[in-house]
Amino acid sequence: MKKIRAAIVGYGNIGRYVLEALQQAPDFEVAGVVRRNPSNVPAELAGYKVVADVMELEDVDVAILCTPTREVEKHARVLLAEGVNTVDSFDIHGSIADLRATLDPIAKAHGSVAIISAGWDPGSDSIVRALMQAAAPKGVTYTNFGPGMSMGHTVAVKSKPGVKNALSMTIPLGTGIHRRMVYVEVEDGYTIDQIAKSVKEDPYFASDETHVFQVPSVDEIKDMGHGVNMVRKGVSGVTQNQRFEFNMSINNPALTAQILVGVARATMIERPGAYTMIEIPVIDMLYGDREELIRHLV
Ligand SMILES: NC(=O)C1=CN([C@@H]2O[C@H](COP(=O)(O)OP(=O)(O)OC[C@H]3O[C@@H](n4cnc5c(N)ncnc54)[C@H](OP(=O)(O)O)[C@@H]3O)[C@@H](O)[C@H]2O)C=CC1
Ligand SMILES: N[C@@H](CCCC(=O)C(=O)O)C(=O)O
Repeated sequence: MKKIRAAIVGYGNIGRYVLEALQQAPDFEVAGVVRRNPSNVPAELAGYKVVADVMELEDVDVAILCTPTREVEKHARVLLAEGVNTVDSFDIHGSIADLRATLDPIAKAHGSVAIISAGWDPGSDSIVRALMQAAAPKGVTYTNFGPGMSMGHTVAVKSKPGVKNALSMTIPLGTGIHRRMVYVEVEDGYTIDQIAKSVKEDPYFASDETHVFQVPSVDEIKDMGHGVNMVRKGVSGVTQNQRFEFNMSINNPALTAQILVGVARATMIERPGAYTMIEIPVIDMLYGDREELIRHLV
């Protein structure tokens, strides 16, 4: 069996867990890791190529983009145009349809596949929301996160001037409403008030209640656990009061990484174009014989 050759682009939290998930996947091999500073090679990367550009790696089938969400489009555009499939966990919900529309013609023109917004939310939760809606087309779904660490919000805070390190905790207030508790190690020369202002203006935070605190050490309080409770109450046909619930409690980067590897596998099957996870057959994300999977899972 020819293995799928995957490159990891960006070696932060998600990138580290993608490496572990790839090492566990029988049908993948790691083509290499792409870093801004390729001389930064931690011990676990010693046996792998670490480069500054994916094109320095051989025969890459799929690039798993583990960069900040706001860097995803830049990388995906270039790679798809080179004929390399991409997957990402882009999580700015209001911009997902636009990103798909931007990448789709590039992928189609170059025979490549992009699966975008593919972690757990957006991602696997999106599939659960779609399934709940299929089961009760009329109704309301509430997605309640946490409490837990949002990687996307944390990355957004870390990008602000004056932030040495950060943690953004998501606190569920019920009915899909959240409070953001943001903890910041402040660089010399900056004040927490300046940073709090720029955080609260960022679209990641602008519509939620947000509190920003200065702390001496983020590492002392950081826990990458997270979770979700999704509930839908709706109508199947004309029958009311159909209730569905989905819960999980997770290590955020480990789950995100595992799902990215699953969709990386699916890129090898889909036709050229850009897709979100709800457009991909779930079975395409799984390793194994298709008939066997159907026998066991259906
Ligand atoms: N859809 C979902 O369910 C989820 C989505 N996510 C998304 O994953 C993204 C990454 O999260 P996480 O791994 O915690 O982030 P990290 O900050 O830990 O890692 C990002 C890595 O990207 C590389 N990078 C490239 N360009 C930049 C840049 N301009 N600034 C900083 N780093 C850069 C760096 O790697 P190097 O030094 O090797 O170049 C960095 O370590 C988040 O932005 C979030 O939106 C996360 C969790 C769930
Ligand atoms: N995209 C999230 C995963 C879903 C949780 C979430 O959106 C939040 O905590 O606000 C993340 O980056 O961790």
